[in-house]
Amino acid sequence: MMLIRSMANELIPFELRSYLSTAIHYLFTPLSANTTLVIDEHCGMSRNQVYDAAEIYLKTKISPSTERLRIGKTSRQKTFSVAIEKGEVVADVYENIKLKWAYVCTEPQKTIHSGEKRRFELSFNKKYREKIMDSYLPHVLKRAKELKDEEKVVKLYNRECPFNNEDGGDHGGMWGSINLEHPSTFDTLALDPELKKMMVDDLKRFLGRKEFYKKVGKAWKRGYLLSGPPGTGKSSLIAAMANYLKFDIYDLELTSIYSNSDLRRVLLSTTNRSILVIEDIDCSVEMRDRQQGGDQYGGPPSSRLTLSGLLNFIDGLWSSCGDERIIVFTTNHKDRLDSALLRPGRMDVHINMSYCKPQAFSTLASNYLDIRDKNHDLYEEIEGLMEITTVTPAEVAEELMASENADVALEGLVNFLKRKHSEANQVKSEENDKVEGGEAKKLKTDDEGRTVF
Ligand SMILES: Nc1ncnc2c1ncn2[C@@H]1O[C@H](COP(=O)(O)OP(=O)(O)OP(=O)(O)O)[C@@H](O)[C@H]1O
Ligand SMILES: [Mg+2]
Repeated sequence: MMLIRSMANELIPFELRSYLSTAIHYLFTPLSANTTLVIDEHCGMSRNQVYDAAEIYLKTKISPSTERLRIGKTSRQKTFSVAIEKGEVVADVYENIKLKWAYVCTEPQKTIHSGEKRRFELSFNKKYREKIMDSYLPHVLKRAKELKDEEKVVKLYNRECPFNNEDGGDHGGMWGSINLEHPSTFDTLALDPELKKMMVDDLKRFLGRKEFYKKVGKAWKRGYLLSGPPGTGKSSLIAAMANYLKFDIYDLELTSIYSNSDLRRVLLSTTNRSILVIEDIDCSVEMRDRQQGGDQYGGPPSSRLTLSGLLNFIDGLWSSCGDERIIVFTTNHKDRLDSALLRPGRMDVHINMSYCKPQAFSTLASNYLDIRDKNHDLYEEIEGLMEITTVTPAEVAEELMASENADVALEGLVNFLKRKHSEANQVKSEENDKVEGGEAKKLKTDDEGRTVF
């Protein structure tokens, strides 16, 4: 026997022997009905998106029978994060197809300087291979993205925040960040319901139009101009937009930008899916005028910043490297703005934030005092007073916060509105007196109390 084997070894070359033994093994092993997809953590040097998505997706598939789980929590997280442990198997069902996910880790080999190798193995009946590749895996990627968005902590980036970002990215060393803790949402925002709906629809449409922007060759961005007196909710609306979209906010102080190259650097260090906010642009215009007066940052005219120049610049930059960008300008004085900025097509949406009217009040009453359906004796009187008084939502909110007792708070609000109304009337009559005693004798007030010429 030994002799035959050694003769065979001598007569049959090694390659052929190896081939024969594999073929014999294949022939005598029963064929598996399953296909297994191996999903490694990395594709070459980059991370494997399918692996990352599977890791998130499988958290929702953990069942009571899963034996070992990994638990963690960082200081930023509000809840525990739970993930499956190596060696565990998790079942899933997709359109009646049974699937099995296994999380496999292999220890690093001592001779090779590499870390633990991790992968998922997805097994299912062979006949569903096409369906799994064409529709189940895209479904896993999509669900994972949704779950990630839900968990995402919205950040506020400001160039004055410390640069030690918690997410580890330094964003070009330009922006520091804190978590956006602003609780404002479209539900809590006191705004005309139609305007609110228009805003939400507009944002939804914007998000869904990737292909459209590509087709027409425009940067995937949208510009909003919010105007209104202080305390009418411009900043609250921006926070509501960020919370709704789960987009980070970059708060840009134009006064801290001294040249186009500075601006380019700052803008290039912002990320996609974000809102760039430039508040109080009427004040920024003053800054520009000061520069033209020749202060230390004036420089040659070509390097000076103008608002429309800034917009052109952003358009150019974002058409080449920006996606899902929103830019918001705010102003207390729309009448003072550069006309180039107000031209149709410059900013996509103009929103005038107005004083608090009865419909907006109902949101505040529900938020602050849990009063719904006008369910309070003083409600009608307040609505009447609001129609004839200019009061901001911020002022109303402050009155409503004065007491947890709805009777006390609303009583306070009624007194406040009456006071405001009579003060306004007094100012108006003083103005009239002044004018009548002076040169402009034609000044009158109309039926609604407005001053007319
Ligand atoms: N429309 C609103 N709905 C709900 N709350 C509001 C609204 N407007 C103002 N508030 C309340 O008033 C506070 C101040 O409002 P906000 O900072 O949004 O005003 P603003 O228009 O940005 O003012 P400014 O022009 O001074 O920046 C908010 O924190 C919020 O509590
Ligand atoms: Mg503001």
